[in-house]
Amino acid sequence: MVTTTTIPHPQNTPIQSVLIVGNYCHDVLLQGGAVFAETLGGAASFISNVFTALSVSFHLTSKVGFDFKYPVNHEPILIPTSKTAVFHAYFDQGHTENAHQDRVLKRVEACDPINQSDLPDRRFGFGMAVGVGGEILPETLEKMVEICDAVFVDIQALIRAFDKNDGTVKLVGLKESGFYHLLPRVKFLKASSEEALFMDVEEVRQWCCVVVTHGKDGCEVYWKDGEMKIEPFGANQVDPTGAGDSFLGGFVGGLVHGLAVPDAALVGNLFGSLTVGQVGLPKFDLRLLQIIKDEVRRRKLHSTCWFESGDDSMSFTKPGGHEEFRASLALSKLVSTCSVQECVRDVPRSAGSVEQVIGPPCNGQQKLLVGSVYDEPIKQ
Ligand SMILES: Nc1ncnc2c1ncn2[C@@H]1O[C@H](COP(=O)(O)OP(=O)(O)OP(=O)(O)O)[C@@H](O)[C@H]1O
Ligand SMILES: O[C@H]1[C@H](O)[C@@H](O)[C@H](O)[C@@H](O)[C@H]1O
Repeated sequence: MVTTTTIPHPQNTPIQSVLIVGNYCHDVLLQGGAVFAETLGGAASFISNVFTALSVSFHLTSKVGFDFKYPVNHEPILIPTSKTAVFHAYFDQGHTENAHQDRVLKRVEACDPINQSDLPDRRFGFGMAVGVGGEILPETLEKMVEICDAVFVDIQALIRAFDKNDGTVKLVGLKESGFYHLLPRVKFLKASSEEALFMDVEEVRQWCCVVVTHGKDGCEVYWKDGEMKIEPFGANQVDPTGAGDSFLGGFVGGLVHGLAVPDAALVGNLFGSLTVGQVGLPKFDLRLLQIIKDEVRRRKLHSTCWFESGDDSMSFTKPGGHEEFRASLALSKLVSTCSVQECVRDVPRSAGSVEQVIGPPCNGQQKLLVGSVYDEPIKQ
């Protein structure tokens, strides 16, 4: 039987507002010529899922078309004359041309771009430019750097080009992307190891911090005067989709909570590893999240984020206890195997309250859920 209660959420008081800009999309995953999953996609959906889990408040600017088929907490802008962006991901074609590629992506439908006028008319501490289908324009990013104190950019929003005939995603050099001149006004640029080949890391790190993710090997952070590797967490990968997005959600979420860069990157690695263990948008174990949030609270170094004060001298140094923090996050993963009789869905309904929905056991297949209502398409 399913029971529903509304409970106050004192620990989940929103702590700082982030602007997320990027379209939701429909993802179709294919292998061996057959569809094996259809899910909600788009970096914006993976990041907002992680933010909800970490109790980070955010504003989302995202566009979808009339055919958008997933229920979401943060309503996108509906464009009645457009279709929702759709990506087909072919998992058995990935290694042929490029050893760094784990799949071939095709954008088979595009949605409208996000214009300056679609962005809210107020300031934010953090902005995230996280497009997937070319929807972020140079002028959009320009307005973001004007209204946000610190802008984080996923390079995939800048360097993707789409084959005219079948929509195959190709990457262009960052210099040729039309966004290069804005980099000195960006705080962090995140790229996967495949995407990093399309930029000159040595040049870009002079202007903004660069984070390169390396799949199961964790990530590397480059800034003007140094670089460091951040250790990964183990995972049984079943679907890599969204790992980079969840990484960015965990990373920025950690920074919003006042962590130094190396600790925040660990939180990013943790959410990346949790994402590859599930197909599509991940569901997080309630107890796991509680442990993560407790550990993050204990690690918080600053009462406000470090770059709000303009002092980043300490922020790139691994703070004392970094290894212990990593060990406690790694331990927290042990609780995520579902062995209880009932599964709890923790669904945010309005600011300051969540609705907990207790349902039948998930037999270890489905992780205990927090903060995601994205997993079931609306029945037509
Ligand atoms: N197999 C794995 N095991 C453990 N952690 C992983 C694994 N794959 C990814 N991660 C974590 O997720 C982060 C991002 O992964 P990755 O580098 O594959 O990003 P990506 O290629 O942008 O992903 P995607 O495009 O699928 O969203 C990594 O830095 C790592 O922390
Ligand atoms: O949902 C996915 C995800 O957001 C990936 O990061 C992106 O590369 C894909 O284009 C998208 O379909």
